[in-house]
Amino acid sequence: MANKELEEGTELLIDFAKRGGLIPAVVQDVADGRILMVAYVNELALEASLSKRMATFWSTSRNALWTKGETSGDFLKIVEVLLDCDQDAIIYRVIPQGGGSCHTKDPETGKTRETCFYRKIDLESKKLQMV
Ligand SMILES: N=c1c2ncn([C@@H]3O[C@H](COP(=O)(O)OP(=O)(O)OP(=O)(O)O)[C@@H](O)[C@H]3O)c2ncn1[C@@H]1O[C@H](COP(=O)(O)O)[C@@H](O)[C@H]1O
Ligand SMILES: [Mg+2]
Ligand SMILES: [Zn+2]
Repeated sequence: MANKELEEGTELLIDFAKRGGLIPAVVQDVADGRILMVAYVNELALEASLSKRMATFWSTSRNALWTKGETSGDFLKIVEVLLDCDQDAIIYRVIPQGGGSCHTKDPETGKTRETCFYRKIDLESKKLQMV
């Protein structure tokens, strides 16, 4: 089936039902294009993100609306929200407001990691390496 092409100015129509109410949200730093984190969004979380202009998710372990930074102060200010071709994934393009986007710290510096994606799988050994 062909995708419904949505024209500019069309009402937002996200297919939340497709995967039980949640869609993935990729968070990208507008300054350098780095991917900072990936989490999930339901309708409520997207609405909150659009009104607060701060990246808000649905926490799948806590089952609660979660504005990133609520406790840590590491808010992610939303500059743009991109929607994919079939309206079931989004990208929050953000400016980080605090120390970083991750909730883990680099043990060497003691600082909050800027991105959750600080490790990679080495293609040869299949072991983890730092990026
Ligand atoms: N702060 C984070 C945080 N920052 C980035 N991420 C990433 O975002 C993903 C969140 O998606 P999930 O649905 O798994 O979230 P979650 O299961 O509720 O979070 P955890 O139980 O895994 O901590 C994680 O897998 C991480 O890659 C974070 N995941 C969880 N947190 C927790 O959120 C809480 C509030 O932190 P702040 O929002 O920074 O104040 C703290 O308790 C943190 O432990
Ligand atoms: Mg988790
Ligand atoms: Zn992280």
